[in-house]
Amino acid sequence: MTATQTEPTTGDVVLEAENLTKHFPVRRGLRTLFTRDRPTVHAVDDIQLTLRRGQVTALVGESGSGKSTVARLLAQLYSRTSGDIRLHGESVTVHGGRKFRAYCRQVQMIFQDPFASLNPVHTVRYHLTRSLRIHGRAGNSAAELERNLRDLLGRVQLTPPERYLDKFPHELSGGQRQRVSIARALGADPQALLADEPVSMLDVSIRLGVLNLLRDLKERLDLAILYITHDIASARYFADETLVMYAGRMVEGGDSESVTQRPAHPYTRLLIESAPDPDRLDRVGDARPAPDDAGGGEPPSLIAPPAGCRFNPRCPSALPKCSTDLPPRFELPVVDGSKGHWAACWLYEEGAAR
Ligand SMILES: Nc1ncnc2c1ncn2[C@@H]1O[C@H](COP(=O)(O)OP(=O)(O)OP(=O)(O)O)[C@@H](O)[C@H]1O
Repeated sequence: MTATQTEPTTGDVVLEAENLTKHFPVRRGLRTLFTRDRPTVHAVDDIQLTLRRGQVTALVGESGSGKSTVARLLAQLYSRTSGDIRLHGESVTVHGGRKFRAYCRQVQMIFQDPFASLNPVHTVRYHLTRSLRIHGRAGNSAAELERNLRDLLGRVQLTPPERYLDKFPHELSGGQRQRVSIARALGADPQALLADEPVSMLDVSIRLGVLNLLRDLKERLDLAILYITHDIASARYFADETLVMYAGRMVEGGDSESVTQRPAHPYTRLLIESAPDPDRLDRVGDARPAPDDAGGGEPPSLIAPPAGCRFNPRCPSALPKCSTDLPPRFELPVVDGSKGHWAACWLYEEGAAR
């Protein structure tokens, strides 16, 4: 940050995506070998997203809907096909090197599997020291480094720090490993955290503790958090805003209470019907059969996605135009103080019979 900039405050926009699109080329099969068209997986299309300080935004959808691709695009781990990513209002495109490190200092990612993301031959001290050094926060002396390491472990509630500093990943529980991964991300002193299913590989009993930790960090450090999950019940509990993705597109968004309690899009309704009871917080993040296993049909091929609304072949309320015209976002009326609730569904076009 330069001296002329003011200190950011809660609600300030950190990271934005506009019309973010990612198509992965696929290898040609025999049938397409001699044609001009190169088949592509339409993994993510036209995503709009805003992450603000002190706010959790949940990105919810079933497996293969494009959630991880969005996170990887925002983390600059994938190049985008089109669209824009802005950090503090400035467009960013980085391809490794110093610019990438500068970006990572502000935008850090936490992965689903803490065991795979920590090197088994190195201790907690090594992982955290490396993060502090890479991001220029190790201090000027051994004593300062030690203080910073203890401070990081304290932030993720691994106390007393001396109990954990010299442990190897296999000597820790899954929850402790994920806390170390979070501490490593905090070593950069980021403003945004991209958490890709951060609790889905943990035991049900410790998921809530890790989500509470993330919520506490959001409040204490004023972090902007993107929380990726297939579990919409945990989004109600944990996120301020919830966005729902289906087959690479966003279909609904708004404040979490409205999206989870008054879902408007037929896909969100299906997702909620197959989700655990949101009032049973001890089961937060629990895996239930995905909607496609729950008798709701199959998600479409992303190589040749359906025209119009991508959910139309499975939709119980589909109108004729749903299979031809892509629905725009329709703002929904304010109910019980709902904020920014919208659905990309023709049912909400003025005059449509619902
Ligand atoms: N590197 C790649 N090359 C080709 N296709 C890819 C690649 N990465 C992802 N995809 C495809 O893009 C689509 C979206 O994948 P993505 O992993 O983003 O979904 P997801 O919602 O995060 O799923 P999950 O919850 O299972 O991780 C899928 O159809 C996937 O097969």
